[in-house]
Amino acid sequence: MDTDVYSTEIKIDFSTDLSYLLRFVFLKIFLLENLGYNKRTEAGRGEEKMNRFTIGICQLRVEEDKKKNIEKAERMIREAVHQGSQVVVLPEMFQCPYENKYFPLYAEEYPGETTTFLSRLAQELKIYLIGGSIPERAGDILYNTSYIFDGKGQCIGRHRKMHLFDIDIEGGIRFKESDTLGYGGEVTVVDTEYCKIGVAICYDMRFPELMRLMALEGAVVMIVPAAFNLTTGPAHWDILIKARALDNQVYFVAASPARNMDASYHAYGHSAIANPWGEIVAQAHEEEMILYGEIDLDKVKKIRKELPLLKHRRIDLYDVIKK
Ligand SMILES: NC(=O)CCC(=O)C(=O)O
Repeated sequence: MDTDVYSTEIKIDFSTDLSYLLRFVFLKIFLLENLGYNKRTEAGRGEEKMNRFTIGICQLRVEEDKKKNIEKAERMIREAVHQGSQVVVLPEMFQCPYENKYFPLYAEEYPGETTTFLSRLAQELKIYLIGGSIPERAGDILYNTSYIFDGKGQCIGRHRKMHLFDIDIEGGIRFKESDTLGYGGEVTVVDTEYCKIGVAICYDMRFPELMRLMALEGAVVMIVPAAFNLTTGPAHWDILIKARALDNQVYFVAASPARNMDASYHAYGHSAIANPWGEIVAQAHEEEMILYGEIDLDKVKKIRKELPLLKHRRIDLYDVIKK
């Protein structure tokens, strides 16, 4: 009798456990699918965690031929994706030589030849494409503008360079962007399936207030198409990349054109990625190449938890605000 009761109880418990087990397994699969863990990326290149992705920076050599520059950008973007990049970045003025006299000649309204090309390629390759920058024509004004596209080919953001490069360094470089370009006025942070990404252009990266505003808007990766030169590049480029990564505890990605000694402006090259600990984890030299780097969003979380700089700000005493 006892044995029967005992064995009956075991049967009942066993079937109940099995049913709980099955329910637990189904619930877990449902949650994993719906919360995004193990979800396929837009590009569908296999099982990948959403908290890691590969960035490819196309450090292309810009020439005095818009069509050739665009064709080269296409070849490099395709190669970057072939090598596993989910986010691809082009440099500042990637289809136009960096010189005031060329900006009006290469400028385009939106949508135009270059932005249509970027959108089409982003859609075909199912990637996020940070389209460097181009001279944008908006009515009578030209801007130095970066367009950002998602894997559906939609433009998810546009940054007009906010700080114009008007400098005159004795024995070094003189440049006055404001001779031809107008000032942008917006902080640009785009939402992606991975994280929020802040986008700024070149000289903008010297202004910690703008970078902090992007961090406060949630950016954990900052991407800056840029074109430093042979005066300020060796002196400041690496330091700024590390400093901006460190102040905001973000991945900081700076994309330069390759150096072209036949052009009037000699780009520094040295595209780089710094991690939130302020270390440069990938860096190019000056020649044309694609630079790759891994972004690990767990690392941002870990460093921000261990060293909570953003939380320790004394916003009772000071603040950085967007006007
Ligand atoms: N294109 C630029 O904004 C150049 C910025 C630069 O070289 C710098 O030193 O800052």
